[in-house]
Amino acid sequence: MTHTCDLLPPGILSVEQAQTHILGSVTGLQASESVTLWQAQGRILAETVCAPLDVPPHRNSAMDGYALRYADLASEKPLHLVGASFAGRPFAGEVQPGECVRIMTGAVVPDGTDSVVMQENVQRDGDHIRITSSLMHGENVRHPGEDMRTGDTVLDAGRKLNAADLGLLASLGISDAKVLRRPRVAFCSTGDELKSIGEPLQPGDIYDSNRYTLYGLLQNLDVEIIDLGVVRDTPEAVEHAFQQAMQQADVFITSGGASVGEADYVTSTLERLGQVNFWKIAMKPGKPLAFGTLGECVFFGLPGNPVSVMATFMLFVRPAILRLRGESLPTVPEYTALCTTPLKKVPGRTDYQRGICERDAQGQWQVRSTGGQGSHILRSMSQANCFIALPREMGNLEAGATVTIIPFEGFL
Ligand SMILES: Nc1nc2c(c(=O)[nH]1)N[C@H]1C(S)=C(S)[C@@H](COP(=O)(O)OP(=O)(O)OC[C@H]3O[C@@H](n4cnc5c(N)ncnc54)[C@H](O)[C@@H]3O)O[C@H]1N2
Ligand code: MOO
Repeated sequence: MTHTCDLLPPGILSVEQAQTHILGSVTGLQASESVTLWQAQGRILAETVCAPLDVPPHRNSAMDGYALRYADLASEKPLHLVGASFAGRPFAGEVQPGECVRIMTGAVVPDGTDSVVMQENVQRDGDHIRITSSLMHGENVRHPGEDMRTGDTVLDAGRKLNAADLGLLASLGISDAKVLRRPRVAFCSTGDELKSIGEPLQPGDIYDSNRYTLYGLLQNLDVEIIDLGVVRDTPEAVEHAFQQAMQQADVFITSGGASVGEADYVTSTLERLGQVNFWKIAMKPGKPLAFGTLGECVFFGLPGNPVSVMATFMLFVRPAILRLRGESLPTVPEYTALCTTPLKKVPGRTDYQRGICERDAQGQWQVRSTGGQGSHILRSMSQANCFIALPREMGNLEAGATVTIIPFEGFL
């Protein structure tokens, strides 16, 4: 997503370095499962689909009108109406010279006929019709296989199924799709100050908000979500949560305790059960990040501050989950915008400040700050609709500066 790659102090990673390392460690899940079309929206196809039949399966009419033999129109004699073809109830028999058949949209075009005239362009007199405007040979006749032919490759493996695809599969008579298994993502909050909603706050306590934020972010990614709750810093609780995550999940996300160093049970459990590195990333918010593996499970230890959780999720966890899902990584749109408020910035880290952006009448992006930018000010995320991404070397900005914005579209 961003930007500069000049030298960093030893032991500090740039955002890009961290992203590259993470994506290099994650490969797509291979396991697949069969789901009905009702459950297949947004899932990733595990196999290529070929058409088992022609769509449409038969020659049919594009209009309500009359099916006729084009050659009969040369004589301009009235045509004799000999029957009807309704959708699902075809005309039985073959239409002879001088004859026509009443036909409805989608109904089989009877043998012997080759064109359909719309009923608006016909004068009917009992069981005879006369055509009142010109008609082309074959007009209003739709042919078998015009949409899809038997054997055509219609959807490639790896495709994310959308609503049109579901209808397409249904039109081929296919009831189930073989799709990649969804990643299972477990998450918990750590911290002895955290209380669950409903519990009274004692001095020094706060309510756990990160689990709700993470739950919402994960819901946007169509993964199986495993909530492991608030984990107290006791050896038993930490061990139990981590074992559960390792047994059930492809990804395990914790929040809090990422800037450790002090010996706590989370750190010692991580060291015992897996291979996890504690990084410092040159970004704000979101400097401390733990990343590694716990057995087969990819582990992210996100910083506890509520805005830091969201920024690190968007920049690091989301791309990793998309890769696990078997999706190609989307390019995250960035735009140049005029910033209408001054911005405070300390050089050294890439800032992801919270902004409110809109296009002006000329289609140019404008952005303003949400105000206080502390990583504990969750309201700044709630009010914002974009990040204002400020490169590492940048300092304070005056109003009127040109900045890069990253809209939240599709993230929150
Ligand atoms: N001496 C240093 N102190 C800190 C550094 C540093 O480099 N040196 N880094 C700061 C930065 S930056 C961040 S970010 C935080 C990250 O700390 P941790 O990941 O260890 O997180 P905690 O200390 O557990 O919590 C930080 C903050 O967030 C609140 N929190 C935690 N979990 C939740 C939750 N589930 N819901 C709501 N709020 C939560 C917690 O109460 C703290 O206020 O470290 C800085 N310190
Ligand atoms: O970088 Mo920390 O994530 O400021 O709050």
